[in-house]
Amino acid sequence: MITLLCENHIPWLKHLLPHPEVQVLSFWDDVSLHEQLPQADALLIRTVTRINPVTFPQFPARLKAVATATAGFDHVDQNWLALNGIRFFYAPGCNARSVGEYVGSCVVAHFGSEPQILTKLTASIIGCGQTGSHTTVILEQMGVRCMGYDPPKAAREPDFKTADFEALLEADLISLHVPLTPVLPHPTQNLLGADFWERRKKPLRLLINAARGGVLDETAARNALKSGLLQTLILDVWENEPQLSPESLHTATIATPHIAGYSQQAKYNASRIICEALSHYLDFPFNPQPPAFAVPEPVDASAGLQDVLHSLHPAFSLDPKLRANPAPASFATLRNEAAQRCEFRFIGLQKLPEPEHPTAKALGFILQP
Ligand SMILES: NC(=O)C1=CN([C@@H]2O[C@H](COP(=O)(O)OP(=O)(O)OC[C@H]3O[C@@H](n4cnc5c(N)ncnc54)[C@H](O)[C@@H]3O)[C@@H](O)[C@H]2O)C=CC1
Ligand SMILES: O=C(O)C(=O)[C@H](O)COP(=O)(O)O
Repeated sequence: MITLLCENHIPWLKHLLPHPEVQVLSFWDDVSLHEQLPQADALLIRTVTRINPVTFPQFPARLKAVATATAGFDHVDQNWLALNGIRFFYAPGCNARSVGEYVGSCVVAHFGSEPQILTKLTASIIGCGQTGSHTTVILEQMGVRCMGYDPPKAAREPDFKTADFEALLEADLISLHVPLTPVLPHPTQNLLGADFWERRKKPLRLLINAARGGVLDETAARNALKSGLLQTLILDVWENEPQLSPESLHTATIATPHIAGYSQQAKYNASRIICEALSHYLDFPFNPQPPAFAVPEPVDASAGLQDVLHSLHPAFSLDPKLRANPAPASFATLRNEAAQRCEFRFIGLQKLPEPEHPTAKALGFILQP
């Protein structure tokens, strides 16, 4: 018998692990985690469980692997796991499409959907990995000119050409897609700080952080908003999350509780990627068949794309709820609503005004008469 101890908001595990030789236990807080850990062969976590020498000074002898059902892994001290002989897995690319849809939806909410406006915009995408690349594809299909800034990728991949830092100083909008890391030579802590704003000569029209709090220096961004160097700030991730700064919450035009990467499909991808990796490592069966997702009926889009996005993307309903109750417990609870959303590529739009078709197609919607 293989025993997996899993955070209780990792979905699709019953579907992925139906076999009797795999036992799935759930934990919901630190106490239930540590009580059950000695029985576990592997621990499955999300970004809310931190693993380091303070939170886990030692590991039970039976534990062989830790897997996070997320693309980011700054919450895990991988060296500490390796020192303890524990393998680590994560879920690269699981939610790249969802993040792209979040950024695309925010861009349409802010600038509108008219190609005449979108084609005049220049975006800098900072970090051109999985989420940055999907965001670039969506924005470029909308007509936005995108410049990718990713010096580490340029060093890794001779065919990839990064934009210069100067491009960041000229862009109309910037979207952040880097991991949070202190590691030289390309640390990302406070990547956009006071020095960045000092170098900007013209106002940045829109800045979106759907990467990690800490990549953006929020104090410097708030000062830029005050001085007019930044016009609009959209935050999905926060310094010291889930303890939000009231000033940052107040100044953000759209504020969401770390849900940019959420959708049924992204959550399934994440669970599947780590279950598959663990099944190979620990030699147990898993079910590779995709599940049936809950897809909404085709939507009457005659009122226009912004209306559609407001009703379909939970970012817009979560924003007022987060402002009404930004306490850490509410932040955690609100996130669950967004996990139920369906990626746009499964959703039909009917009667959408013709001029909005290219933008809706870029977001992935199926256009119907
Ligand atoms: N808000 C949310 O729900 C989500 C947030 N994320 C965050 O976004 C991050 C990126 O995710 P992915 O694109 O899947 O990761 P990825 O590893 O595919 O791409 C990250 C890219 O950032 C680049 N990079 C690293 N340091 C850089 C620097 N100093 N300057 C410019 N580029 C740099 C890397 O070379 C890489 O190409 C994750 O680490 C995670 O923290 C990811 C998914 C969902
Ligand atoms: O994948 C990541 O990295 C993220 O930030 C996730 O979207 C956050 O996922 P949860 O930790 O909330 O499951």
